[in-house]
Amino acid sequence: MKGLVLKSTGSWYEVLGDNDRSYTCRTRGKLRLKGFKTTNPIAVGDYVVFSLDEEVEGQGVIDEILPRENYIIRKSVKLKSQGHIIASNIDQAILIVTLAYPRTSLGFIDRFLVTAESFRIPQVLIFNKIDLLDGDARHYLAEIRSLYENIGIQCLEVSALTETGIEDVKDLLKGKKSLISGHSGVGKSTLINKIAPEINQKTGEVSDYAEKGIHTTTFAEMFRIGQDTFIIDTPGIKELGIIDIDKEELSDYFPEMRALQPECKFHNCTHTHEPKCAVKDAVDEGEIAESRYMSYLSILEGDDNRR
Ligand SMILES: Nc1nc2c(ncn2[C@@H]2O[C@H](COP(=O)(O)OP(=O)(O)OP(=O)(O)O)[C@@H](O)[C@H]2O)c(=O)[nH]1
Ligand SMILES: [Zn+2]
Repeated sequence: MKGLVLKSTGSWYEVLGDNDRSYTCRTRGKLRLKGFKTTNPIAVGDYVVFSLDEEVEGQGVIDEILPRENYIIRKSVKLKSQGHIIASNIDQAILIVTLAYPRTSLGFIDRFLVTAESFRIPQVLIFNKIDLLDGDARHYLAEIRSLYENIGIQCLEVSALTETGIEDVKDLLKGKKSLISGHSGVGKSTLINKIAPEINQKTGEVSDYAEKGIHTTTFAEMFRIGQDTFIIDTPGIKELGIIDIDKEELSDYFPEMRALQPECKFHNCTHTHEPKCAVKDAVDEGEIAESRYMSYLSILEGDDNRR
């Protein structure tokens, strides 16, 4: 039977079968996708083929992993060629952002976008807590929103508290596998609770566990919140802000810079000190946002700015 891996503990997996039933599955011996060296052979979001256990109802054995459309991997610090796959086959990476209470920095937003872009996952920004914004703050939000819309990022404005825009979020999620991320305090739990109250319990358990300081391995979990609709909320996903991208490649993941790259004099231009750089010219002319260029430089310099 074909199925979707919803949960991984490292030793067993929860697999949602084609028949809409959930199975507890193990693997048979070594299971590996060609060309992959990971600490976890099977990840949340993987489509697998599994056989049912003839003796025990509700159990099965995974025989095969189907090729992944994309995946988020955290590379091992020691062994660059190895890594831990956080999730696979993601349709969109959503970052919940607040411009106040607390303020999410543009640098953090850009790191998130670049990381998702490097994994070939489309990105969406959800601006939460808009009920708290006064005139000036709303003006600032409009400015930031258009900055990101101009580079092709979908943006939504919501208030999880007053439920403004909640229907738009439901529409956004429908029929997709979405990864939802955000700093502590931006209202991620509140928002998820409004959309899918049934999973709130589990979300709470994860943070309690983490708070007690118990070593938590970062195994993601995918929650089904409707027909073909899933969200992933993982204790390790905050680290999606940390990227491991070669310096020469970095501007490929800034869509507005990628578009100008062919116009730079040097094909391997880093857009820093080189003459006749189309990217620097665009920044000077205001066609590329200053904040985006600053984020680019800061990532290039290797600042581990997670906030
Ligand atoms: N005014 C206002 N407050 C909100 C909104 N959404 C969430 N909050 C409040 O913001 C605080 C943080 O919300 P949480 O949902 O706990 O935030 P979180 O992102 O899940 O944070 P962690 O649980 O630390 O990961 C709570 O006091 C919420 O009531 C909103 O749209 N407007
Ligand atoms: Zn250049």
